Amino acid sequence: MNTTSNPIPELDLPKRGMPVTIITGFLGSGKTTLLNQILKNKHDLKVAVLVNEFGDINIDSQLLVSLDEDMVELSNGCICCTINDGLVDAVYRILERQEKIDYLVIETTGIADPLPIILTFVGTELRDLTRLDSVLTLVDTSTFTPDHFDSEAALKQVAFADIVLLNKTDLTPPEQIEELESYIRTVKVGARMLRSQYGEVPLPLILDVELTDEAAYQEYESAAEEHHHHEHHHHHSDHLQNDGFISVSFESDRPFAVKKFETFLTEKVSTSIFRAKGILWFAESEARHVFQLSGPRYDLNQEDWLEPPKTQLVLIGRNLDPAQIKAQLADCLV
Ligand SMILES: Nc1nc2c(ncn2[C@@H]2O[C@H](COP(=O)(O)OP(=O)(O)OP(=O)(O)O)[C@@H](O)[C@H]2O)c(=O)[nH]1
Repeated sequence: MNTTSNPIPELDLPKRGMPVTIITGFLGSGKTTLLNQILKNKHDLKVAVLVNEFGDINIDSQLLVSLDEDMVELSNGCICCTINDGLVDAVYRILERQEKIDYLVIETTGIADPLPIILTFVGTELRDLTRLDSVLTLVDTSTFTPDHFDSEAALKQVAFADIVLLNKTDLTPPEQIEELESYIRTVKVGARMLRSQYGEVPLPLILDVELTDEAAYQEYESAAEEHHHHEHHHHHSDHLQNDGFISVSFESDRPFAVKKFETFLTEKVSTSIFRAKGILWFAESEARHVFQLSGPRYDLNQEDWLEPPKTQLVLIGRNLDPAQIKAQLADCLV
């Protein structure tokens, strides 16, 4: 008799829950660019996407390659402190769709602390419906340094990463990338390290990789709950106050004068503007201009308008004077 045989026959159970990847990374590191790579290369995989933006206007959702019903958009604000309930509801909406969704990818804002989002998946009823596959953190190799932008969130994004994607390697000398990689290994031991340009990376290296140790987070969750037993499931993070970033949104149904906007960029944009993005309409041009500013660089790409032209811009930084910036931008209008 074989005494070692298992009395319970092995069951061919499906993998538990819908796999979820959380894409995080500091402002302008390349999250939306990576998401577009995923959407372009996903083949037949039904991928639902949750995008959260820091700003009153949704620019990211307009820059994604797929705007079909696969896309679910979250309300604005910071995912990690304002939308825990919104996040759970959005995931339910995806789970309840008629058509089966194979995979969920979440793009957080650039200043999100990933922990509350992770705990929402492993510490609420979502635990039984989803499987947190991995937390992927993009790092802009051309701007990231060990002072992590004086941002607690930027450091936590790396510290909770299962995968670190060292992005924008086209802008960074190899020695600097090596140094950065060594530093990141001290912040997060054992993370999978990959390098990319424009988020180009083979999808099997980043999706369905089963790298998140959910059990470790569940222990974390129980410890936190014991500590805060009076608080009801509220994974609060005070990074907004700590990091001091604010966003200024500007919208108009009139176009900018190109010269005036150029002057705004060269003379008025202070170094405190860390990130800006927008869909711009210029009086002198028929084209829709996608404007991207990240750290010291900006670019403008021309496309065709598929909707009536308008001007939409979000600027993010520290110590900004919103009234002054809005007045300066209003002066650029024709
Ligand atoms: N040169 C270079 N530019 C890149 C690369 N990846 C992304 N970019 C550019 O960097 C800018 C910011 O990229 P996004 O993908 O919008 O960054 P993000 O992390 O989604 O930005 P936020 O959501 O605002 O935090 C865009 O102009 C991209 O085209 C890269 O590998 N090399």
